[in-house]
Amino acid sequence: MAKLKGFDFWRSTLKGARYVVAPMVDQSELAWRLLSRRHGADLCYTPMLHAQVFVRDANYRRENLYSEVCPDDRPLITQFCANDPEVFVQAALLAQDYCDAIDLNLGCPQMIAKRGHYGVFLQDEWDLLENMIKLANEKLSVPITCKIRVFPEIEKTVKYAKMLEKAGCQMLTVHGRTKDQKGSLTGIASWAHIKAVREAVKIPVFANGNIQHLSDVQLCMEETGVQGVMSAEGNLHNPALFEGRSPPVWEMAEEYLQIVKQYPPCSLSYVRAHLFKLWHHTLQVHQDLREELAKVKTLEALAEVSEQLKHRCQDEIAKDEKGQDHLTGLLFPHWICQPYVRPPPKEPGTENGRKGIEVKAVSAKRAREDTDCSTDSLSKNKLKKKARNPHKNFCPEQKPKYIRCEQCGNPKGNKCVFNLCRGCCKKKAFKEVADCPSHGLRFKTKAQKLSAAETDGSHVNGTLSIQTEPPMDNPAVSQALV
Ligand SMILES: Cc1cc2nc3c(=O)[nH]c(=O)nc-3n(C[C@H](O)[C@H](O)[C@H](O)COP(=O)(O)O)c2cc1C
Repeated sequence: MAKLKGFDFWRSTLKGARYVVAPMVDQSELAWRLLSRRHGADLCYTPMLHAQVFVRDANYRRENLYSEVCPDDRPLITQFCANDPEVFVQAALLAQDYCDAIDLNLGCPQMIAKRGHYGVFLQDEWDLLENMIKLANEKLSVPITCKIRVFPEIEKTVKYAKMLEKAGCQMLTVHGRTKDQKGSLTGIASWAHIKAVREAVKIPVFANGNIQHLSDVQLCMEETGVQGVMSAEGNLHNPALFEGRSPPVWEMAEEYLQIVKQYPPCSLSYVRAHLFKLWHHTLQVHQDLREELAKVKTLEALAEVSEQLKHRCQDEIAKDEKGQDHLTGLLFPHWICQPYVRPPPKEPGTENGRKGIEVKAVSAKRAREDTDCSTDSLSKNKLKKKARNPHKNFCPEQKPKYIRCEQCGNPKGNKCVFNLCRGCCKKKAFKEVADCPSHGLRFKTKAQKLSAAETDGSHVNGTLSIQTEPPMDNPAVSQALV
């Protein structure tokens, strides 16, 4: 069957999906997707997968995609980060039979994406993006889609979207925040940018950003004219968001834990992170259980903490407490699923006449985080790591500089004869029947030994012993043996 394009793909394969769960590293795993689908989500994305690792590592493919196949988990889009057309297409070819489309992540703004040269850091490399999408559109049996962040200028964002469409992108998700709107600077997403893109392209568009309640979905679709909306943080705090419900947290937690048990394996760290998000507001009141939730090491123990939280909430309800006493700004009692609204950086000039100081301080801290190594600029997580391991060095400049493998860019082996990492070296040494002592690879030596043994055998027996099975399935090795 011919590959469906644009609106035909959206209408037919995606069944006109309007409510979309975002790709989320460590959080949009199979169990969470199934929970979200049961509560109104029409379409889900896998977490972002690393194209190069996906091509190289069969375990990574199995753990992150192949073992999560489930008929109830469709339609599904697999997302990759990549910066090389060939690698991207190789990864996509290995994934396309397990999903309905392949998405290219052009929105990740994190330091890891900057270092790995992917996500939003490809936003200015239009020739490269054009090549990646063109090739994918040509070679894949499923459509290629993109998830982008906006530029500060609407006009440039529209040009960007049109470039991607022309290259063969069949559907766009527009996250209405710029590259710099992250962490405490996240702020509000611009629906004006999204609307302008929607009006300029002829492919379906999903809006992303500011979706916390079902009413936001309706408002966003009316204001921007998009085909659907995508939610990440709103969905993590209330997986029933698309049903327009705000259920008690324990209902969602129990259902999620039951799905986790039903569809093993699911990493304990994902489950823990989900429970932290679901119980976010309650954990501010019952802080002793926050520590417990962080500490326990089995699924049963996590479920037990969740159960204790439920009982504490039910005790409060029985005593007719309102559940908001300790917390400000909550719409409902803390045991009801509801959004977490990140406190915005203080507006310039609003407090003590310190015009712009707070915003500048946050920006300066972020800038320092990119370059500086002083502990006062470390994030909370890094400070915790530092407490556990005082000698850990977080400064990219002071970290030992690894020389990169000439083929894949991973750190190369210290004394590798080919200047490659172990994986690439092994392939090369195998192919060329060579040795690399630093990686402990001795294909040449082994081949020579076997060859010598053959020759000895012929002297001893007077006939050449027949090597029925070469030690490796490698023509070069077999050749070296005869
Ligand atoms: C825990 C988490 C993990 C995320 N991982 C990804 C990812 O793998 N790929 C991606 O494109 N965006 C990722 N994002 C960004 C979201 O998909 C989304 O674009 C962003 O959170 C804005 O949507 P929201 O306002 O609904 O949260 C992640 C966000 C969160 C909160």
